[in-house]
Amino acid sequence: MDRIIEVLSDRQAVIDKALELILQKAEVAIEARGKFTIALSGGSTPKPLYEALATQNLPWEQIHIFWGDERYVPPDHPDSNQKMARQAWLDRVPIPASNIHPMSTTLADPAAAATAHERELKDFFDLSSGEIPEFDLILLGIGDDAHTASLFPHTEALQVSDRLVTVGFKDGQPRLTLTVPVLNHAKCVVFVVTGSSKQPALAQIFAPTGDELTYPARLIRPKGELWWILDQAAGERYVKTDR
Ligand SMILES: O=C1O[C@H](COP(=O)(O)O)[C@@H](O)[C@H](O)[C@H]1O
Repeated sequence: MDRIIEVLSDRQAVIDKALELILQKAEVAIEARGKFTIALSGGSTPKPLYEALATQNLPWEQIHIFWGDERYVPPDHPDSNQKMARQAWLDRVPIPASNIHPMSTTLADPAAAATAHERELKDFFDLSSGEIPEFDLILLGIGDDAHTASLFPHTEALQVSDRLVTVGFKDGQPRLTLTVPVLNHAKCVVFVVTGSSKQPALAQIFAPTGDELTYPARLIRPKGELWWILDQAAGERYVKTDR
């Protein structure tokens, strides 16, 4: 794993860098395999990045969109990660509907929804039993509590290693999330982190030793590239590029 930490002047510079990485990885994947697979993060941080992606002229029919996690709310709910990405990006470009692979939240039982999405991943990536999908790029964020995707501190989801998708809980509310083995099997993971409220979490995540159950983003050690793109407010302590 190559870990690259970039601390950039402000939020716009972070968005520009993340956009550059996505475009570069998409070009390489499409050239090599005819398609680019990306899993998106939710929350507020990536919205301007998705708005920037909406202005790009890309081979949309070769791009497949998944999510790293989803809040268990209807797809038109203000908290839906899918809804945010559709409004900011996907509804504004001519991407085929069949290339968008949201985590469904319409079943009464979140565990059944996790199983259904796992089936979709296995079919799409043509996986045999025990195989793990290899996303070209997984975009992640962190919360102030060092959670990533919907892997929250001291929850069972952190230790799930025999599933691709599981149910995570925030304050007792269910969410769907890719599991740690899937996140760590990506060709490239890009964390986008802005704002001073994330400083304490970053200090724990980057500490040489620490507790992964308390600071879940420490679990993310992909076999491929690992990028941390931080603005100055979040990452002023980490001004050097670290390989
Ligand atoms: O709840 C979530 O939080 C994290 C971070 O969100 P942000 O609002 O601080 O950017 C996000 O990465 C995750 O996908 C989301 O579901």
